[in-house]
Amino acid sequence: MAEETTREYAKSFFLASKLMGRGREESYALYAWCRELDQLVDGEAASGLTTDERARSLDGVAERLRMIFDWDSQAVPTDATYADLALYDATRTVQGFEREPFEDMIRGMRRDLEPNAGAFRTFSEVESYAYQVAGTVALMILPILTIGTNNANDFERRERGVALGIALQMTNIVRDVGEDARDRERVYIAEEDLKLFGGMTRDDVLSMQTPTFDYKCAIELQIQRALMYYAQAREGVVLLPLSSRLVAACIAGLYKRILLTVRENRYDNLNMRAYASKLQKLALLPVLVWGSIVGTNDEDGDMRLDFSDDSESGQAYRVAMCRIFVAIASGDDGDEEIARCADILREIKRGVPGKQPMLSRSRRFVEWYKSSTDFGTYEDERIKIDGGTIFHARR
Ligand SMILES: CC(C)=CCC/C(C)=C/CC/C(C)=C/CC/C(C)=C/COP(=O)(O)OP(=O)(O)O
Repeated sequence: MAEETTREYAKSFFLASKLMGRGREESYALYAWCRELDQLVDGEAASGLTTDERARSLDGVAERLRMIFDWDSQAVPTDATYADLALYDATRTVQGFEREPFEDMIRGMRRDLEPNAGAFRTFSEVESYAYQVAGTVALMILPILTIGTNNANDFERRERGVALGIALQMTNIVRDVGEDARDRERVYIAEEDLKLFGGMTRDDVLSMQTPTFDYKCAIELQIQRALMYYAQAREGVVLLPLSSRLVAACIAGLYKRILLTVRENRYDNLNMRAYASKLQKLALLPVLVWGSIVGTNDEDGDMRLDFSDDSESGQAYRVAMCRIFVAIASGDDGDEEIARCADILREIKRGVPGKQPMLSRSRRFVEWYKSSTDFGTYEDERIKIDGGTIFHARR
């Protein structure tokens, strides 16, 4: 039953779970539990229920969760669902499950029921929500992925696992902006991030029909944020036993492909839903297999922005870079925009972060940003814009 739920609702995860050796049953149990929770808040089962009733369903799940962790099999509660029972079995066959991530996920679902759900002032609020609804899954599943290993590197593995969960959630957010706005009046992009681009607001996003230039830039910033988490997660793959690396690499690789497709769709996530085609998945596989062995799944050497500098100039650099990316991508008025942003970069003495992994493989990305227009040239020690192509200047 738990297996059927996974197959029906989560194609990418089902595919990845097929690669698991030991612990597959238990991972279906986790999925079924998470799915049931999601359904209680958002699914058909919840349609027609008031917010209070949904909150009460969550109370029930929380109560049963306490029992799952404290149960002895003599006293199985009568209202236990099949997902509860599957989770109960899993906690008895695999060592190391903790209750916190499950409780944190319930907290995330509660947040989704609040009147201001889908209104995030700062990115750090989005990040903590993404931890609650997705980062927690990594902590739930790590005991399965590390069956039979010792606990060395556990702290780092957990951090990196959570980063993958957040990257996946950010990908969902970026992919689903249109759907979330239309169907649920929600915008999971932080107000502070929107404001950076022409003073955009949540209401602007809610009423937008086709992406404006500023909107595309805000989406590029979200893509960049997601890429940062993917990069953090990538370093964690080698901390997993060999038998589990491919699962993590596949989930990351497939989702990252979806993220990059939003860019290839010229940031139109309002009218199009980005997905990875069968062919793309097939093409990814050898890269992911190789990556999972040597510890990288970076299929295209992304050009990534530096988020480490929180100062105003750090922010100005990110804004200018997003504007340059999008200006080159969309062509119109690219010249002026790039010249203006290049001036800003020159003033704050910033460029694309110096050391990029596998720069030579960023061709595809760069090619796509190429445009027929002549953008003139701009050069500093790190970035060179020449005829619409962004190069990393060689030192
Ligand atoms: C890298 C290391 C050290 C460990 C890996 C640990 C893992 C596997 C983490 C991934 C955790 C995970 C699978 C999180 C799921 C998060 C998420 C956004 C799920 C989306 O679920 P749905 O909303 O059903 O997806 P779709 O809408 O795409 O079907």
